[in-house]
Amino acid sequence: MSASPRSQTFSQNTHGGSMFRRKKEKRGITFSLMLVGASGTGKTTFANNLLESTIFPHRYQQDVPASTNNDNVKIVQPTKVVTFNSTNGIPSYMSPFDPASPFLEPGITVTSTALEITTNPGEHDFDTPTPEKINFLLTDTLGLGENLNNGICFDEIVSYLEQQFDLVLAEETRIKRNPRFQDTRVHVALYFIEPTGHGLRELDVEIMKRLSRYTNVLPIIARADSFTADELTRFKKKVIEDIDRFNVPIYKFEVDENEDDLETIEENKALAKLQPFAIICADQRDSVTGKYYREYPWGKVDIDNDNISDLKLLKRVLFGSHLQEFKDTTQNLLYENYRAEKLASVPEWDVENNDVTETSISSEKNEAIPSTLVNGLTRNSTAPSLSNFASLINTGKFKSQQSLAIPPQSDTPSTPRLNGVDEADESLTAQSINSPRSVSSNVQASPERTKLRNISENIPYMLQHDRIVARKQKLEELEAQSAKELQKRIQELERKAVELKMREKLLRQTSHDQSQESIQTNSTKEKLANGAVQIKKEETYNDLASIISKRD
Ligand SMILES: Nc1nc2c(ncn2[C@@H]2O[C@H](COP(=O)(O)OP(=O)(O)OP(=O)(O)O)[C@@H](O)[C@H]2O)c(=O)[nH]1
Repeated sequence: MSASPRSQTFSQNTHGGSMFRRKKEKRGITFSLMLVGASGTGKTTFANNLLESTIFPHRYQQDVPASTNNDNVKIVQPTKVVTFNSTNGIPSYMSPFDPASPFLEPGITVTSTALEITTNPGEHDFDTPTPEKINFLLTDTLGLGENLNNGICFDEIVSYLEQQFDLVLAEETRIKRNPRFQDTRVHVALYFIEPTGHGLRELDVEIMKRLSRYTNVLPIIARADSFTADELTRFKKKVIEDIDRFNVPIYKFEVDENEDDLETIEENKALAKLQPFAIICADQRDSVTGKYYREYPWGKVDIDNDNISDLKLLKRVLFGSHLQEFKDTTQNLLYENYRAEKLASVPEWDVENNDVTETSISSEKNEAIPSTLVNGLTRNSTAPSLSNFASLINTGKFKSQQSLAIPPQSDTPSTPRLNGVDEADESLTAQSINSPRSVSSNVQASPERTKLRNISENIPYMLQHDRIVARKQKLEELEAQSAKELQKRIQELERKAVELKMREKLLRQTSHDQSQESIQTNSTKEKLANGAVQIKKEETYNDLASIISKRD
């Protein structure tokens, strides 16, 4: 493969320059990455290469224990299934192959692994001027492209992404924030395009479009060693043409001539030309140099070589130059759009009209609580919702002017107070926030406010989305069902054990009887046999006597 001068220029630039321009966070930097792509495109191999370790076993190595073998990477929470959808009700990740039901499609399983990366000056690709900690959440998707109807895969992945937004939204609207709340929104999704050479497929277009509503999507050409240099250039061109033709809103390395510094402009231009990144990954590692290589019958390829693979460059973009940018876009653009849309669709916020359609009763407070959800959908859950506020207002108990909106925030919603609500100051000063996203009304200091606070503090997730509730119910149902089945099996086994014992007893009895019988028979036989011998002997004697007498 021929050298790529662009990538060389970029790698030189980024290595010494702007990759360190990200913000420092108190508890380390949080960063979340999702890998999406058809099975076998190399997601697992990439994840290991990215972390320079062997944390993720391949599908065919599920019994191999995970190990990091990299001192800079620690597993904080081992890989766990976060959501799934399958016809047999078991995550495909966990279900062993069953030849009796090969017709069952694997569905989709989404897993996540929490890791802690320590960056060290001058070491491999995590190098930064000073040691830093990255709280890294890696989400993987298994089963995409293996189903006749891949729609369930899209829906599951997208709804997982949406749930993470909902959780943040719910946390933000709590009066008392949870200081340990973990923001699990996905900052970047790498979409692995199969190296077909024919441009994008419908599946690629559809999923990238849907993902890009919730996260920054970076298309990646997987297994790039399948192409010659010319073929790769052509394929990249085709992919970009398809992205433009079908308006796929992927993350583009854009340049703002007025805002950006020269270095950033140059870097982003180089990256934009290079997109989509074409990577080669490998499992083999040189024990001396620690470098990964892919071995072919005709020789070895160093996958870190910028001239033939964009892997190293991609690592630097993810963990260095664009990490903060990805986070900012997720927070300020994608999440803010989502949040504005969600809150705009809440009918109960219309304080003036007191327009509440459905009510349910909160057992704890015995307050009438409208059960309409934030997104305008309805659910039957008795869990109190945002509409508590409307209900309180409805009763005419107070005329409030309290902002429940969240001011534009830096990143994670770790502030324990909601804007405009001072814990110490019980007398509420009327406050209005002129943000277009804010929904405000005047609140007078009153017991209702305390009540309001109590209600909302008792509600862990006021804005829980329908799907979260449905998913929880489904999991509970599954658990109850498997517990029932287990109980049934235990009973069945116990019954069988009793039956077997009875049979054993019977068999023992029968064999005992038989042995008694055979002893008796044997002794009779013996007796009979003795009689026969006697007769024979006598006969013989008689015969002999007759012979002798004849002789005489
Ligand atoms: N030639 C080539 N093979 C690769 C590359 N990356 C991974 N592979 C191989 O492709 C096969 C599948 O790789 P995985 O990493 O398990 O793929 P995956 O996407 O995780 O697959 P699932 O676990 O089924 O979702 C393995 O044999 C890898 O060694 C690459 O860049 N080039």
